[in-house]
Amino acid sequence: MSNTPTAHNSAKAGDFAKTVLMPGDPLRAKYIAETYLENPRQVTAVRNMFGYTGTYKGKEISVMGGGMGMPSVGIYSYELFNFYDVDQIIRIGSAGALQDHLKLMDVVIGMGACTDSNYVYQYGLPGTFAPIADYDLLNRAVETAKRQGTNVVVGNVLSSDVFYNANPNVNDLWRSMGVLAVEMEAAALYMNAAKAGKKALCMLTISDHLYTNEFLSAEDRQLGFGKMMEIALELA
Ligand SMILES: Nc1nc2c(nc(Br)n2[C@@H]2O[C@H](CO)[C@@H](O)[C@H]2O)c(=O)[nH]1
Repeated sequence: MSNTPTAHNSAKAGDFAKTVLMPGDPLRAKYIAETYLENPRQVTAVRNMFGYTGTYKGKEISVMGGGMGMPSVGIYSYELFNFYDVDQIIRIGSAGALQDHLKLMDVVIGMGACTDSNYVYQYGLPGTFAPIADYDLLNRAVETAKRQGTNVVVGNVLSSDVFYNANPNVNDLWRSMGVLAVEMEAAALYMNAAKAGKKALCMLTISDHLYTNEFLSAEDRQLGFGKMMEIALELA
């Protein structure tokens, strides 16, 4: 564990808890810290990618933005796992639904994360790597959701490098494989965790639907996010 800050994170050794919640938006990280954590303190603000540490029900927990896309989350999660001794990172994000049975505000948990990214090629594997969630975290999230009466849908998600895809059929192809939703970060987080021997989980609120073209209002995004937060905070 290095004591020197990285080019992307000015926190000192020990500033992060063993568990870090990671929304994409740093302003969401600020909101979470100020709303849910006791005694939150900012530990990094390099390039306004804010990170905070506080406690929840007496347990230490951190929250830090990861940005949009696998390159960004790839940097921040790699450093948290490998330079700051973080044991588990839980991505709390939003996604677009690919399946008709999904409704806006549903909470989806990515048991696996497919990707169209090159990120996996760095490992030089002679085949197809399966980026998967940590089972213990997944299981605890599902049990917690049951206790809280929140319906969660568990399955495959797609971490795409492209938001505006030139290929009009791409969603149909992934949908035909039963992929639940599209986002842009989980696969890199799962690969970093696998390589570092650490734990990761991706939980997503469905904020838009790629087939019904519905999307959440700002206030509904906030409401749906709260249910996911109540699950994630219990996983510290
Ligand atoms: N590629 C993609 N990303 C999505 C979508 N809906 C949402 Br919310 N996202 C997530 O939101 C950001 C893009 O708007 C990225 O960080 C994605 O993880 C979608 O329909 N497609």
